[in-house]
Amino acid sequence: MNTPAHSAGGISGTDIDLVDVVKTFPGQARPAVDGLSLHIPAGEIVMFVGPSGCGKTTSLKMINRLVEPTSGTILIGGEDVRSADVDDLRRRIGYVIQGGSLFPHMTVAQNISIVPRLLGWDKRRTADRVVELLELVNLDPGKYCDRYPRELSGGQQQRVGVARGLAADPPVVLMDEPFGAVDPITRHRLQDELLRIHEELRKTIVCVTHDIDEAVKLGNRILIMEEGAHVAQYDTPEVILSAPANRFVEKFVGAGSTLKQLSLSRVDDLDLVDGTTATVGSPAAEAVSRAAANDDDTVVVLDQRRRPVAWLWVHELEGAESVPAGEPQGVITLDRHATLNDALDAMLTSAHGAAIVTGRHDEFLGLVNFESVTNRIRPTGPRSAGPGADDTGSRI
Ligand SMILES: Nc1ncnc2c1ncn2[C@@H]1O[C@H](COP(=O)(O)OP(=O)(O)OP(=O)(O)O)[C@@H](O)[C@H]1O
Repeated sequence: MNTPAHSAGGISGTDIDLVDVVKTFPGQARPAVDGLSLHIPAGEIVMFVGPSGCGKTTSLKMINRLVEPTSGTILIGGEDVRSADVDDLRRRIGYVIQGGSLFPHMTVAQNISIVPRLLGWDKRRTADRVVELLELVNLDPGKYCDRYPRELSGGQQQRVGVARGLAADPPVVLMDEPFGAVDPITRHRLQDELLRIHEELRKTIVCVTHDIDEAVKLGNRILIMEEGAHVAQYDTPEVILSAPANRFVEKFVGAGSTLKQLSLSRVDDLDLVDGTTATVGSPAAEAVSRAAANDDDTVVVLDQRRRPVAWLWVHELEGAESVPAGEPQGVITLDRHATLNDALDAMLTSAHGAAIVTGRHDEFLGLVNFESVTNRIRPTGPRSAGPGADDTGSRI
């Protein structure tokens, strides 16, 4: 449980250690951070949560020296951050903040290239990196490279912010409320994408959030802070939800902690329902008869690359010649990294009482329905001890 939670690829992140770190701002009677000691293992996502003003952002900003500690030591990969040149240090640490904080007068490509340019990369290498990163964050490079931030949605701006934070392939990425400025559906999508990116790159990510659900979903470990950045509990989401260390944590985690355990299981852990699918343009009658044979009353319409483009009732296909394409962006899908909480949300807003699950490159994987979720949360055998019983290693 204490090992990094990923099997794919090697760890590219490094350990971070804070040793008795104190920050007292000028004119403040009490330290904002009062002796924080913490080990952040390489390749993990560690979430900082706690009430407003407890010292989360100050703690984060001391790691890349945006705030200088009053005393104590911070080591990254064993190296004391004070011994590094501060500009050089910041180039080696990705930094992503709310809304992406893109420069409005620069295009997407220029925004992403800032650090590579500072590092003296040549044009070709920088341009290739921009394309690679835009693909990583699911934005079509051909479409978005030359756009300005004002021509992007909030979620797209945030994706570019993540791409920019990863540009120079830093071992450590710091994030401060990265998804705070977007609507809940986009937020879930961005969280899923971050988990996928982390699975691929295995950076060390330290992320501040106000949202305990986000912490449970993303974190390999969660640090719950009290005022002065005092550690109330630092452990895996499973332990924090099932064995809160004290009243403060209990209160912070909230009364719905049994429901929150739904955030510990992934759609990936469920047995998906196949559902009936049909490719755009194929004969409608054939799709209708396959649906009848499967006893399905809906058909998921896929494009040539097996991405869902519509979800039709069988009666909508009856009498049609060929399977129609849907409205672009018309279907709401769930990524396989989504939690059971996200799945319930999606199902409750779907007219079909189920949700479409997609994997890499948005390819169709199957459907989840209420039965698949309840089967998971009502364990039947001794091995299925319910959500939260898995170790962190199976979550991502
Ligand atoms: N530059 C500064 N000068 C003086 N005091 C500061 C400064 N930055 C932060 N503080 C104080 O330090 C304490 C911790 O602030 P910090 O921003 O780290 O908290 P936080 O937990 O991130 O809060 P929030 O969740 O509201 O963003 C607060 O009392 C804040 O007022």
